[in-house]
Amino acid sequence: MTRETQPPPPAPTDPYPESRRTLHDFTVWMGQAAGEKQLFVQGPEHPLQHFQGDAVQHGPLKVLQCPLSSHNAKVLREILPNLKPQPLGLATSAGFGDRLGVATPGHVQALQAVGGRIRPIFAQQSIREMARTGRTPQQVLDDATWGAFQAGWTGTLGADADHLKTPEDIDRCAAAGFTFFTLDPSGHVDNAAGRDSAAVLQEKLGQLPWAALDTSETDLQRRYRALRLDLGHRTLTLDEEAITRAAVKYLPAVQQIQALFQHLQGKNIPFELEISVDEGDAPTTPAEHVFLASELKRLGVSWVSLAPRFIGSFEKGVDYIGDVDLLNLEMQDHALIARRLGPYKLSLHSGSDKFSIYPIAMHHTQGLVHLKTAGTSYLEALRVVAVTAPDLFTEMLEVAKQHFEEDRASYHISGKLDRVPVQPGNLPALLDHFDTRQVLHVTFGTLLQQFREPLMQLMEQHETLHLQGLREHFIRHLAPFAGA
Ligand SMILES: O=C(O)[C@@H](O)[C@H](O)[C@H](O)C(=O)CO
Repeated sequence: MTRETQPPPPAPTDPYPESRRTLHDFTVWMGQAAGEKQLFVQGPEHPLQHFQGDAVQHGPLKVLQCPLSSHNAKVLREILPNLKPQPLGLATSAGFGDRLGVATPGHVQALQAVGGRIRPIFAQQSIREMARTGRTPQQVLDDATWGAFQAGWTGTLGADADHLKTPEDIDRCAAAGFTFFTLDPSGHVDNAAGRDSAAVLQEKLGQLPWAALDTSETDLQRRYRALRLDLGHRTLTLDEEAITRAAVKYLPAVQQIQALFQHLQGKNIPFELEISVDEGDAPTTPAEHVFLASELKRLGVSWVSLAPRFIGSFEKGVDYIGDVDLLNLEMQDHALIARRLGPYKLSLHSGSDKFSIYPIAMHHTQGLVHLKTAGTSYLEALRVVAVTAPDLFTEMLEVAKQHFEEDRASYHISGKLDRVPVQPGNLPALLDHFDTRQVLHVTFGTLLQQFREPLMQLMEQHETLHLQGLREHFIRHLAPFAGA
């Protein structure tokens, strides 16, 4: 292999010039060959021997042409360390869930457009999404690696294994290289605690795992009756009943989080934690937030972000639903609590499309915030289908409508089938219609089972249109947080 002193000139066919990286004496870039994206490596033997590919003539140069395989993604992360997920700490951050595995370049372009110090998590999928899309944690992480590389991302990045509920979930995602773990104890949160009678509360108190939690009802009352937390506009206190209800609602979840946290610690890998209680039936009051965070701290758990269930509705793919003034007051309390008891970030789950409340979130958190999105990127892909393949889109929407009531089961949404326009004249406009967005958003698993191939072909054929739509959509999402 001749050693070139200059990196190879971009070949006229190179469709992804942003991907070109020259290190020491070799160059890597993403190109096309035989109608497929390929990794090209040019330089002395040493990096080549690690990649798996074929030596080909690329203009005047002999280069290695490599498939975008999991092995080659792993080698690429070794030679371009910024592509290797790492804990992001308390930096303002955003999660870009990508259910199709082809949206990351658009996310990168939006980040580059808004500038600022937002740290990205391109690889983000819940176990629920992975099950429904049929993707493994490794595929999610590798797709994000290739997408970030293609678009020329040179900053750091994280990888969020989202809504984990079991040690097995953790093991699968840790093995793939995830570094941000969102623990979801919702199966252990007693949502009825807020309305239980005194008698039922007393019975439930007796069933709590006091020994495992190294405390007692007396200890709790003593500990939290004395608590006074200055929230600026008010001092937060908890009375006996509030403490009892918080204990019944969250202590089993605290025990579950502690167990999962200790399981993670045992893996001796770099990681950071998010605590997610956003999918409970009832909002997390500021007092409950204080109780939950204080108990987790007492038990040695540490985290960088916490997702309470805010008042009102953070529904999938649509703007905030509720009294923004009330949310403003609660967001102020939650943000102050996170600063006083942490600091840690507030995490906005189902955070996409909540344009009406982003200023509030940024104002009160002052950048101690994580914006978590996912399905909204999938909807931008469906917008491309509506524009370029209307018959396919119409067919997909019909199937989505048939499966909506079943697929909506694990999501908190209010979309109604009977409000989806029956004879829409303008198909792309449906992607801005509340109920249609939600019908399409939560039926992704069903639609991918039936339409994955034509959908992915369209994404490939109309990549520029797709990425342009994502860039514009995410500039709207990121701009309010870029000033951190
Ligand atoms: O649909 C999912 O399972 C995820 O997108 C999950 O809801 C995620 O935590 C989220 O809030 C994305 O906005």
